[in-house]
Amino acid sequence: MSKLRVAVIGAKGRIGSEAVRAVEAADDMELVAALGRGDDLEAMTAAGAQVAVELTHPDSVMDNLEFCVRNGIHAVVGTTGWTEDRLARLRSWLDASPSTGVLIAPNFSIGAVLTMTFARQAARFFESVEVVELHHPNKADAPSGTATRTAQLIAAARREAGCPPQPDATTTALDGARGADVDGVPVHSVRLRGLLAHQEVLLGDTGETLTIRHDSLHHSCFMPGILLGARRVPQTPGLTFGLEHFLDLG
Ligand SMILES: NC(=O)C1=CN([C@@H]2O[C@H](COP(=O)(O)OP(=O)(O)OC[C@H]3O[C@@H](n4cnc5c(N)ncnc54)[C@H](OP(=O)(O)O)[C@@H]3O)[C@@H](O)[C@H]2O)C=CC1
Ligand SMILES: O=C(O)C1=N[C@H](C(=O)O)C[C@H](O)C1
Repeated sequence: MSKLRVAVIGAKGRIGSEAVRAVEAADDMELVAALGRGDDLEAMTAAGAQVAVELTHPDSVMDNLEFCVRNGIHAVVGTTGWTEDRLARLRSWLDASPSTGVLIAPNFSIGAVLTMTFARQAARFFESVEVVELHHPNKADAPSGTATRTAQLIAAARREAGCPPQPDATTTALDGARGADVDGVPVHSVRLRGLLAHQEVLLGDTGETLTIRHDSLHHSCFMPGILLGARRVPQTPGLTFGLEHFLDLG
């Protein structure tokens, strides 16, 4: 059977370099291009790449994806910084290339995907819910893509269940003290040397709290999700947002 021809964009970065090793080690894949900043994207078409794994920076991802979609290269995207406006632009490119698939995953680790699922399930049962994400200090964006997505899923579940706004009697606060407001859910970002990627969802009600915590301890935790995405995205045209769509979560 022929191997899947995979390119990695952002190949020298923290997660990109791990992805290069993971693709090289996968029996069913061939690494055909490993691109860093300034490298010509045409190297992917010249090498016949079928799937590009995009792990760069919020400032770079749109140009890279426009190239991929225009050239019919499926994409697995871990880069963060997604907004409704950016998603709309991506969808318009995909409309013009209907057989191309793009998977955007705010987090490729199975534990983080489960954290989001559990948080969504729990959200309607508690009066209060806040998200704390903790990352290494080299991270460009805050809140993290995972925390933003988690808060959006929590907010949607609470809206569907008809939950009232959260209680909060704060009348005076230093700017930022109550975190960022993501659809009504406070999200707090910690940047600390020594950490990689961690998240706590704190839920509280009368007389009890529930904490859902996930810790990424090494970039290897993202690799099974990236490889799964690369295998599935060629059969999944259009935009898929979230690795959970490729997992049988029941
Ligand atoms: N979804 C997920 O599970 C995960 C997502 N991420 C996300 O992935 C992204 C990268 O994270 P991380 O590896 O820590 O960051 P790094 O800064 O370590 O790596 C990014 C790499 O991409 C390079 N780069 C930037 N622009 C381009 C471009 N146009 N073409 C090719 N290469 C480019 C950078 O080069 P240079 O150094 O010259 O700028 C750098 O080598 C972030 O958005 C992060 O949030 C990270 C981990 C998991
Ligand atoms: O920058 C990182 O490191 C990570 N970025 C992603 C995010 O913003 O959620 C995924 C993970 O948290 C690691």
